[in-house]
Amino acid sequence: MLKVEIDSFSYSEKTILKNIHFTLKPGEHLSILGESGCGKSTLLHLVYGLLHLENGSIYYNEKKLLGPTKTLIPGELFMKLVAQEFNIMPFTTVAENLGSHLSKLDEEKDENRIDALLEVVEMEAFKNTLVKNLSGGQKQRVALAKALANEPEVLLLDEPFSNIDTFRKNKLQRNIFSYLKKNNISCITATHDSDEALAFSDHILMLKNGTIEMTGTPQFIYESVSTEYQAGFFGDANLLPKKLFSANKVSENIIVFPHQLKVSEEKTKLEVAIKKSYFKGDHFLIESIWNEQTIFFKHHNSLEVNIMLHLSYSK
Ligand SMILES: Nc1ncnc2c1ncn2[C@@H]1O[C@H](COP(=O)(O)OP(=O)(O)OP(=O)(O)O)[C@@H](O)[C@H]1O
Repeated sequence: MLKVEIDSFSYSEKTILKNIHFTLKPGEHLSILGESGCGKSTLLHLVYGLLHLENGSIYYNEKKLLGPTKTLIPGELFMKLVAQEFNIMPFTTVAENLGSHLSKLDEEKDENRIDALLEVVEMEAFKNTLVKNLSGGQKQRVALAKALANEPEVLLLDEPFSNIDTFRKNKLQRNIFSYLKKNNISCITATHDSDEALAFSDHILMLKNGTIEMTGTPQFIYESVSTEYQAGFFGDANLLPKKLFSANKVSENIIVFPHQLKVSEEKTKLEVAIKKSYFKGDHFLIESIWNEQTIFFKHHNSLEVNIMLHLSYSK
């Protein structure tokens, strides 16, 4: 089990991370969800042992990790980090890159392993291509396969699918994350992609300015969203006064997702003017105005501009 206890971390004067404490069991997948610059990469670099953690400790199976000041080569052997700058060799082929991490004792076994890894990242056709001739997304896939080559116990992924097109992303995510589960490899992913975090992780840790904003299962996180920052990860959420939907005269606001608002035949307190309809494939996202505030809701067809409609809310 990995135990992370970061009390604080600063690059110079500025504190980047504060009170980040969590554990990760074998085979578990944790997503670190946060906006750009909130400290996700720094967190992964501390866990991997590239940065020295003065205030706090990191343990693996009860053993304290020493960090870069006490080890000759930074980075722990049982872990692999796939960073945003990929650690792959440009002037060698894809197969040679993967092979560089294998034992080289049994040629046939290594060859089979390379083929299996290329299948996971769908790069079979590029086995003998020089890495320098690959696209950014293809290089990212080779970096992922290379990290898996020598069977790490913990995998740290920094925005692992950032260069990969939507066309390929979903299948690749399914392949990678089911491979990790099958092989009981723990994983921490730094991402700002809430779809990925919701679909594939066991736990989400949401960061804001280097501190824990929320933590829990994907379902808990989604259902507990209560501020604009938290909602910002999950599409076009609306921040609305709670009293619009309840008899009580409470003053707080609630976050309402577009799918939670429906056109109502009956009068409600939320009467909106329609501004625009965006085609989203299986539905339309409707932009409307209430009280000078933009409100988004889902609807099965497009709506005429400037008509007035009442909306009801259901959780
Ligand atoms: N080597 C460094 N020296 C000083 N400050 C740094 C260094 N590396 C990062 N920072 C700062 O630390 C903060 C956190 O950076 P970090 O890269 O961890 O964020 P991130 O959440 O991973 O961002 P992104 O999603 O854009 O990759 C930022 O304000 C960044 O400017």
